[in-house]
Parts: sequence; C-alpha cells; structure tokens
Amino acid sequence: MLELNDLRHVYGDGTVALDGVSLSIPVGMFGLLGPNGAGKSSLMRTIATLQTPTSGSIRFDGIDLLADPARLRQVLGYLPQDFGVYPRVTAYDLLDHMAVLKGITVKADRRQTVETLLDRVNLWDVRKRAVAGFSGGMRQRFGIAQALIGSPRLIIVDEPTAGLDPEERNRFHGLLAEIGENVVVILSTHIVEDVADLCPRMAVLAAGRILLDGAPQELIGAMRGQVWRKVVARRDVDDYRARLPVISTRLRGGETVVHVLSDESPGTGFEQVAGDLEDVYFAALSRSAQAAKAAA
Ligand SMILES: Nc1ncnc2c1ncn2[C@@H]1O[C@H](COP(=O)(O)OP(=O)(O)OP(=O)(O)O)[C@@H](O)[C@H]1O
Repeated sequence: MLELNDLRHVYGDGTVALDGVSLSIPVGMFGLLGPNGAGKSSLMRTIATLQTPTSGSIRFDGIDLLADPARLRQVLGYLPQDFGVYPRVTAYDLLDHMAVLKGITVKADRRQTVETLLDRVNLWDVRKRAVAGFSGGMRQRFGIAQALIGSPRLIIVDEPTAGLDPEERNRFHGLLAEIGENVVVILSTHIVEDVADLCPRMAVLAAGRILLDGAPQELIGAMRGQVWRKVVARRDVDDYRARLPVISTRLRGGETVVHVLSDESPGTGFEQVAGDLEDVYFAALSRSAQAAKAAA
C-alpha cells in the first residue's frame, strides 16, 4: 500500500503543482487521470524520489520515502513521460547496462534478467537493433522492460500511451494488466479509456488537487439517473453551456452531442443515458472549474 499524505509542491517560480494531495493506493493498477498541467508528472516524480515535496509525507509498505529514498528506489520501477535521448546501442546492451546500474552485478543473473524481460515485452526478435531506431510503441515496451528490472513492488508509468497507435496501445495495455496483478502500478494519463480499460481504482487530479477517488464502476454508479444526452447544432453549444450544467460536448459520427448532469430532464429532446467514465471525469472537471470561477 502506498500512502500519500497532504503533499504540497511549490516550484521556485511560485507555481503550486500539488496542493494537499492525500491518497491510499493498494496493490493493482491505479489510474491517475488529469488534464495537461494538473500536476500528474510532478506527483509521479515526487513518488519516484526525483523531487522532494515542499511538505507532506509518503509511505510505501513501511518505508518512509522522504526519510529513506534509497530504500524506496530498491523496490521502484519508473517509466518517465519523456525518456530523453536514446543512445545508438542495441536494446540488449542498453537493458544490460541498466541492469548493472540497478545493482545486478553478477553476469549470469543479469543475462537471465535481460533475456526474460526482452521476451516478456516482446522485443526478443529486435534485441540486436538500436533503441534509437525503435517505433514509439517499441520504445514504450523497452521502457517497461527497464522499469521491471529487479522485480519492483511499486511501478510508476507516466502517460505511457500518448502517441501510440491502437494496436500498440492494446499490446501495451495487455502488458500493464499482467504486471498489475501483484504489485502497485500507478498509471498517470489524460486518456480516460486507459483508466476505463485497466484500473480497478482511480483518482482525478486537477490544479494540484484530488477531485475524486474510488472504483470506476462505483463512481459511474453514483451518477446513475443524472446523465442526459442530446444531439445539438454546433452553433447552439455555447447557448446550452450558458443555460445548463453541460459536462461534455463530444463529436459522435460527425454529430455534436452534449451531456448534461441533472436530476430531472433538462428539456425537450434530451434522453437519459447510463453515464460512463468520461462523464465522471468531465463532471468532476467542470465542478472544479465552476468552484474556481466562483472563488475568483
Ligand atoms: N520545473 C518546473 N518549474 C515551474 N513550474 C513547473 C515545473 N514543472 C512543472 N511546472 C508547472 O506545474 C504544473 C503541473 O505540471 P505537471 O507537469 O506536473 O502537470 P501534468 O499533469 O503532468 O501535465 P502534462 O500532462 O502537461 O505533463 C504546471 O502548471 C506546470 O507548468
């Protein structure tokens, strides 16, 4: 179990990236969903011990992360949002080098680890090719292989599916689902489908704060009977937004569809629909934006 308690992070220029984040994250896949700039990467880097929060505390299975970051690193696997420059060395050699850095110094052990991981992420056939020439999906699978070195118990993946084509995304999801069976995996993303597909638990982060936290099915269930849908003309969207609690405007098959959150029918032409995770997410964001507006 990973416990985050009242985490706050203020950057040097005064930007408040985390504003009192508290969460309990159990074994399994945990989705951290939020728009760009929400503070997801700041939170992921903080848990990965790459930056120290301004205040608050973090514990993982008895380890006080701020007091003893080195101990946490021994059980941590991290796939950052941006891996930086990939050198022109083969996948095999790079993974071998990373295994040395992770402390696997006995050659035979390392060979076993590297070969098992390359096979697991389906990169065995391309092990002799330079990582620099890999496609986006292959790079992300390589990134997972390096994150799995040393059998970590806490794995952090920051926006891993951005830019992947549907087939690679599916393949990557399969890999994550397999990994998430026995360890804590935190998946940070702005893609609702990633969380809907993979995560039995989730939280929404916006402007450095947790807006909601729970099991996707329960959060969807809590909206039952409150989501209404109508196909509208594109030019009328602003008018609907001004009059009604619109939670989202989506394009479906070229038509503009508005979703409204309301205990009763918002008007003619609206039909009640079963909400989905996108409704949960957009409703949380829209409530938070309205609260921020009212406070201003
Ligand atoms: N090193 C930094 N110095 C100052 N401000 C920063 C720094 N890094 C991030 N920020 C700011 O902190 C806030 C949170 O950024 P962060 O990158 O954590 O969000 P995010 O949810 O990961 O967004 P994205 O998906 O766009 O990466 C943003 O306002 C961002 O501009």
